[in-house]
Amino acid sequence: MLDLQQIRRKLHQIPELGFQEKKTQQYLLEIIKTLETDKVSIKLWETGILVFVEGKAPTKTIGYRADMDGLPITEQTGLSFSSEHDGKMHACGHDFHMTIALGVLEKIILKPMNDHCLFIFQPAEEGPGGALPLLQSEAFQPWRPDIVFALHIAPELPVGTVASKPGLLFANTSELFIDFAGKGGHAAYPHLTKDMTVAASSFVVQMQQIVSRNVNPLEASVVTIGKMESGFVQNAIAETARLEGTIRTQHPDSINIVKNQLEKLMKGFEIAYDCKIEVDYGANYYQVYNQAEQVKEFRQALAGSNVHYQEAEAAMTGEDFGYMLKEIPGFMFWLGVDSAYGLHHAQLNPDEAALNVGVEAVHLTFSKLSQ
Ligand SMILES: CC(=O)N[C@@H](CCC[C@H](N)C(=O)O)C(=O)O
Repeated sequence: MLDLQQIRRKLHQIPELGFQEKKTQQYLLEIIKTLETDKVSIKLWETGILVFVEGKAPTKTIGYRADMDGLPITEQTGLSFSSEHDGKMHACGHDFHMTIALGVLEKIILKPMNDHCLFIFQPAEEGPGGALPLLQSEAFQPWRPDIVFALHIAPELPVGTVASKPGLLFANTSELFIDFAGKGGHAAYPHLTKDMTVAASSFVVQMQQIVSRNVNPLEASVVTIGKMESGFVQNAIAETARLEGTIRTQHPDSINIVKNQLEKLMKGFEIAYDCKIEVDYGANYYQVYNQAEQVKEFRQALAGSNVHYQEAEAAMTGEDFGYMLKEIPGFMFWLGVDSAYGLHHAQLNPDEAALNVGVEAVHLTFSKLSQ
């Protein structure tokens, strides 16, 4: 049997950013090869892996997706198996997601389901997005599943609990990169410069009114700036500034409302601060919308097991798995991992007891869907 704790710890030590998951791919592949039988086929796609397990009496293919990338965050957990890659961390639980997928893969290879099962180890969920190009890839087409599902760790839920809901689970998202260019100069001569630190700071404050004054308050939306950069030295006025953030909306149309208003604000700021402002929307993800039928089957699959189901609320997190659910019926669920620190925090520390719960929940779901 695979040692899931050891696998998770190894994966945790080697986080890589989107489409750079070479070591991760290699490590996963080594493990998958130890499980391989004549019923198993493996394909590489970019830095991802597809593993197809033939069913005994197939009528369809059931897909399960695990994302692979880490985040550009410096780990501060102090764990003995902390990240070995400076400035990178599995701070969104993808080490858990991959490990659980391997645990279920092992079970299904040992005792195949009636239906075909496809395991999708997908790169670049945090950005720039691996799900959409994978869906469109040649590699995917022959094994395209009829149903697809996935999980995401939930730090705020106790171990032993999962949560989901029919309909909207995660938001529509767009990354946001805004560059300001003005005229720098000596700190003592502000009247001879166009200060981009002041322009960008003021922009951050102003843009917080976009949602509250333009989007229907019943359709939740969020604009967050997570990173701000400007200037080089304490006694010079900054010639450039950069804001990096994200837009999240529960309604697919609201994202364009926010973008339009943002661009109007940019034009006003260009005049007011005598500068140039450019925006790049980076990666955009479609909402995660769960099919009621599959959520019902998930609940039925867990009935009588040790895994407790609870109804989730929609969240403003994003997931490129939304693109898979746009084309293929299925659902996503939260897996409780009980961490005092949340997703994208440098001290996120999920409880490893949740690994077996995840394996149980996913395996029971495969069994139910494959009846
Ligand atoms: C589950 C989760 O945390 N997903 C990420 C997805 C990021 C999408 C993109 N980089 C963006 O920031 O818009 C999230 O931050 O929600």
